[in-house]
Amino acid sequence: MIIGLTGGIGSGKSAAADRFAEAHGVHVVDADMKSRVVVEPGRPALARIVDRFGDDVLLDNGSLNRPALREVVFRDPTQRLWLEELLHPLIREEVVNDLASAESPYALLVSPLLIESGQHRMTERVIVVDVPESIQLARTAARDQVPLDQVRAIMEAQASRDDRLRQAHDVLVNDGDLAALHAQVDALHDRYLAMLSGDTL
Ligand SMILES: CC(C)(COP(=O)(O)OP(=O)(O)OC[C@H]1O[C@@H](n2cnc3c(N)ncnc32)[C@H](O)[C@@H]1O)[C@@H](O)C(=O)NCCC(=O)NCCS
Ligand SMILES: Nc1ncnc2c1ncn2[C@@H]1O[C@H](COP(=O)(O)OP(=O)(O)OP(=O)(O)O)[C@@H](O)[C@H]1O
Repeated sequence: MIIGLTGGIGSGKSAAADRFAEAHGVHVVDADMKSRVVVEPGRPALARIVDRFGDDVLLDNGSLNRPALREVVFRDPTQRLWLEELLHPLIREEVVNDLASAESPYALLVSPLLIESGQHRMTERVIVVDVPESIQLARTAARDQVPLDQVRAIMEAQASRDDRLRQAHDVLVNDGDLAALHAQVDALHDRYLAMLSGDTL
């Protein structure tokens, strides 16, 4: 069974996924991490990005300058769509290969764009990590040291809170402390194991 886990920027997807992995041994595949692999130096996608945006999106060591590209693509939706068209099929391939190696009773596909990019069709259930937008903004700005306007622009490029919740089979409400999030993850994990063993929920 593959379970999708999504939520807006800074909602707590990684915090929830870490709990599934560390406390319960669940195999986690993270689309954001795959998005780094597909643009590593030497990969054709990095050359395509440099052709389009110039050397300004490269660091001195030849790797992608991610903050510079982030600044460009979240200012201009045309550039973002170009980047997504280039990277999403490559990310998907990495995700599929990694999921195929999962050995835990179920695997988790963590993706900020699970619904927007159609990746949820690979999954049997969808978990949404839900927080009010004010918390998303505050936690992301504190974590990434980026201007609130840029976080807002990223949020606008993502599904709305309501659209996401409409796709949810399960919701993790992450407006409290980490212990509260962990308790919800632990309860969901128990439910999934019960589902897999054929018990009714
Ligand atoms: C623009 C890039 C280089 C910025 O890199 P950076 O290291 O600063 O951010 P990172 O990749 O860790 O993403 C941080 C968060 O931004 C949001 N985000 C990233 N890409 C997108 C996007 N295309 N649309 C909406 N939100 C996005 C997500 O919430 C993500 O968790 C990078 O995000 C990227 O390559 N994006 C395009 C690929 C993509 O769509 N990835 C996300 C889903 S797989
Ligand atoms: N319940 C919580 N209490 C306090 N801080 C939290 C909580 N949950 C997450 N955080 C913090 O908020 C920030 C965002 O969380 P996290 O990185 O897990 O979000 P994310 O959804 O994976 O973000 P992104 O979409 O950007 O990858 C992190 O600094 C994390 O440590």
